[in-house]
Amino acid sequence: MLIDLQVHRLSTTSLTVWILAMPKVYRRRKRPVTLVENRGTSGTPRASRTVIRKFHRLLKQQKSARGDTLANVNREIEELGGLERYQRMSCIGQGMDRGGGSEKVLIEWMKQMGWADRKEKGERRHRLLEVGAVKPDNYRGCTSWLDATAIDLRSRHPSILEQDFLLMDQSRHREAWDVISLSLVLNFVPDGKDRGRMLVQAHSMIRPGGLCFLALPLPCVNNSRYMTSERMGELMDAVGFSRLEERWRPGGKMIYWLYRRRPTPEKWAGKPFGKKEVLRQGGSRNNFHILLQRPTAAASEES
Ligand SMILES: C[S@@+](CC[C@H](N)C(=O)[O-])C[C@H]1O[C@@H](n2cnc3c(N)ncnc32)[C@H](O)[C@@H]1O
Repeated sequence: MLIDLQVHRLSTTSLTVWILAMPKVYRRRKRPVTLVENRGTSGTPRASRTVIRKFHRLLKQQKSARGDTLANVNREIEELGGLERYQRMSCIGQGMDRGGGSEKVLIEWMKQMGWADRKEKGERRHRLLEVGAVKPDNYRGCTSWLDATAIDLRSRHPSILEQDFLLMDQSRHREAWDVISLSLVLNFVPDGKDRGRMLVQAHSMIRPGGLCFLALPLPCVNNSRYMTSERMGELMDAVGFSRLEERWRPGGKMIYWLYRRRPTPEKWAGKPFGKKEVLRQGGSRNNFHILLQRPTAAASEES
């Protein structure tokens, strides 16, 4: 099995700090999620968006908070219902807001590329790593040509492995995956450098010619001070990915991309993506950004 089973090692991420502060929530027995969530009165898409936004704001505050402020932020997260409630709200958003999950878009693109024809040709199935899986069965209709592994920081189902993507063993997973999906995960991660690290790590774990699927809330790109679709393309290019597809619609909520991994990153060192750069002026912008750190000489040689 490709996944590290020493899952959930201690992480330096802020989320782990919070998890350690909330042992009861984390140790609760896992119950398989049913496909139809019990939405109750607060389970409307609008209510789910409010919880999700508040959760993201708290995660961001948690990153820099210390002492009493940190305790207050942790308490607020706990009162909000923690990661468990966030994931429940995400499921509602996935079902109601978007007419289904992002996996539909990825499946459609993979089929267009002929990936579903493998069975007839007798080749092995494509290996997909789905990072940030709140449902266990997103790819159940594709098992004849797709071997999907689902991971999340907090597993909601026995078939979702509890694993921090950023802590996966890079030497074991180097070029091990045909496709990695990061759907609504980059925007969950509160730190721009960690977002960049996720992309660099995905690059090293995807085989040459393999695919990286990204999905973000549209405002991360069309209303951010620091991010545009063009900038996302430049960043991905610097990491070593070429854009194959982009999908969004005016007034829509999501943007989706499909990238192909090139054999080696090109001209990384010259790109100035280590600092935030204002790309849009105006007071009502959000601050979504991604920062790339120049890899060490050793890491460059490896990739
Ligand atoms: C908004 S949900 C996304 C759910 C689903 N992928 C979708 O598109 O609707 C974000 C999920 O990403 C998970 N996540 C965030 N950072 C992660 C990491 N470093 N490793 C694994 N999962 C992570 C969170 O725990 C959360 O369940």
